[in-house]
Amino acid sequence: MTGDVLVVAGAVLHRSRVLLAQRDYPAEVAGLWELPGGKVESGETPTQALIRELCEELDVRVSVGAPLADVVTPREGLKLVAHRARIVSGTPRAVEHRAIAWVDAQRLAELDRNSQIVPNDIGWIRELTAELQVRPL
Ligand SMILES: Nc1nc2c([nH]c(=O)n2[C@H]2C[C@H](O)[C@@H](COP(=O)(O)OP(=O)(O)OP(=O)(O)O)O2)c(=O)[nH]1
Repeated sequence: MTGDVLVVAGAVLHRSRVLLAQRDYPAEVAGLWELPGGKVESGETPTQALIRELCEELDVRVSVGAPLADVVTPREGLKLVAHRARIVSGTPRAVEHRAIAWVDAQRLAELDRNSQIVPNDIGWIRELTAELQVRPL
C-alpha cells in the first residue's frame, strides 16, 4: 500500500560478532540497542537505503546480503526488515547513536535477557544469536 513506511536495518557481521547501535532518542528507547538503519526513501531500493543509512550513521561503506527471516510490523503502515551486511571500507563510529559495539552471541543473549534491545528487534536478535554461535571466531 502506498504511504507505508519501510525501515531497513543492517546486521553488520564480522566473524562471530554483529554491530549493535545504542539509541539516544526518543526517551522510550534511549539507551536500548538496535540494528542501525532507517527509513527507505521514495525512489530507493531497500539495499540502496541501507547503504545510505549505514554511511550516514556509521560512516562506513557496506555490501548488503540476505535478509533475516523475521519481518516486523509493529503497527499498520510500518514494516521493518533487516539484511546481513559487511563493511567494505571504513571503521564504524557512532555518528547518530550514543555508542556502537561489536557483540558476540553470549553478549547478545545477555542484552536480550536484560531487556536492553529495542522491543521490535527481538526476533532478529534471537536469529542472530543462533547464527553467530556457528560462525568462526
Ligand atoms: N534504525 C532502526 N530503526 C528501528 C529499529 N527497530 C525499530 O523499531 N526501529 C524504528 C525506530 C523508528 O521509528 C524507525 C526508524 O527510524 P530512524 O530514526 O532510525 O530512521 P531515519 O534515520 O530514517 O529517520 P529520521 O529520523 O530521519 O526520520 O524504525 C532498528 O533496529 N533500527
